Amino acid sequence: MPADLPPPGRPALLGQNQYGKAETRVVRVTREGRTHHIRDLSVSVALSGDLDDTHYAGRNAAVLPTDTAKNTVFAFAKEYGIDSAEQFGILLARHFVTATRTVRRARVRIEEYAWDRIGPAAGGTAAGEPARHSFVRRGDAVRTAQISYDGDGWEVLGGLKHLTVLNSTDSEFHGFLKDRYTTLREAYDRVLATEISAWWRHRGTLGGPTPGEPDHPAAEGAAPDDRDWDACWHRARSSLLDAFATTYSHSLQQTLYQMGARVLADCPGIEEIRLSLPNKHHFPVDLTPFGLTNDNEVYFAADRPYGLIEATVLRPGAAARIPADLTNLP
Ligand SMILES: O=c1[nH]c(=O)c2[nH]c(=O)[nH]c2[nH]1
Repeated sequence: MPADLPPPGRPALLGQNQYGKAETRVVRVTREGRTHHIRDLSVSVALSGDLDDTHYAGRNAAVLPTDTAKNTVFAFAKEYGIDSAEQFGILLARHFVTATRTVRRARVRIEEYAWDRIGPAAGGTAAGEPARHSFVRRGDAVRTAQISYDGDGWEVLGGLKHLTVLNSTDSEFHGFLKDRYTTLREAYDRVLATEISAWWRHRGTLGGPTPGEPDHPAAEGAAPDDRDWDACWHRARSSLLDAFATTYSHSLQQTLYQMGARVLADCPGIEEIRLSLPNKHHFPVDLTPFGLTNDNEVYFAADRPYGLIEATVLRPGAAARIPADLTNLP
């Protein structure tokens, strides 16, 4: 049959086709004692080969399920580790073509997200040592500010968003309420990851003196750089990172409180902080169907749904003025 004619009884010709699993989010943790290393990938597999029958006739004998492609990504992460995106992609592509009779070509596309250890270079950690199992995602954090003035006084909010952090251990979640719909297993060693959105309010009230003026309340007993907005923002950011890295967590709620309290302790000019912390769930992958163990090494990084933990932390006596819906604006 000529290649450019449909098979008998088929009205149209099948052109180029490929299929696979897109965007498998795999996080591989490698442990050297208490020092952990992480690789974080999004892997998209596209396979092509002898697939006319499934398209024309609905016969699936040549189709390796996309679910299998996803499982292979997780199993290879366990068995071979992730040295680099290229090396991991080569292993996968070779496997699909050599192990599956009907697959003639495999294309593996990978995005890798880079993480830095929380530490002096990335901000955070009072001890000055890079954290051993606490990481901040490189890149996309954004500084925010909102200034209000009514002719009399000022309100200055500082903040940040898209600051993504991960602890690969020292996080538990158990002892929670259970009802007939609860299926969550108690966790005694889990990954805790979140994308921090924070707004903090500098001391000074609408109708009060202008921040930075000598009679402003923050001038009394405050650190000299208290109104150095850049220094204050950087100190708040590193306090958030430091508290995240050093809190042994029993819930994201507890970690949130510690992060807020640390900012208030470290930044005398800040009265109030509101945090919005999505729980970026990392589920250990069950590798037992493939005869493999998973000692908290291979995780599926789910993007939704996610828990969303939000709270304001206040200096005693301070008014709560940051609107509850400000922190999760896009
Ligand atoms: O830190 C957490 N807090 C929760 O309220 C919660 N709920 C849940 O399912 N997982 C978690 N984790």
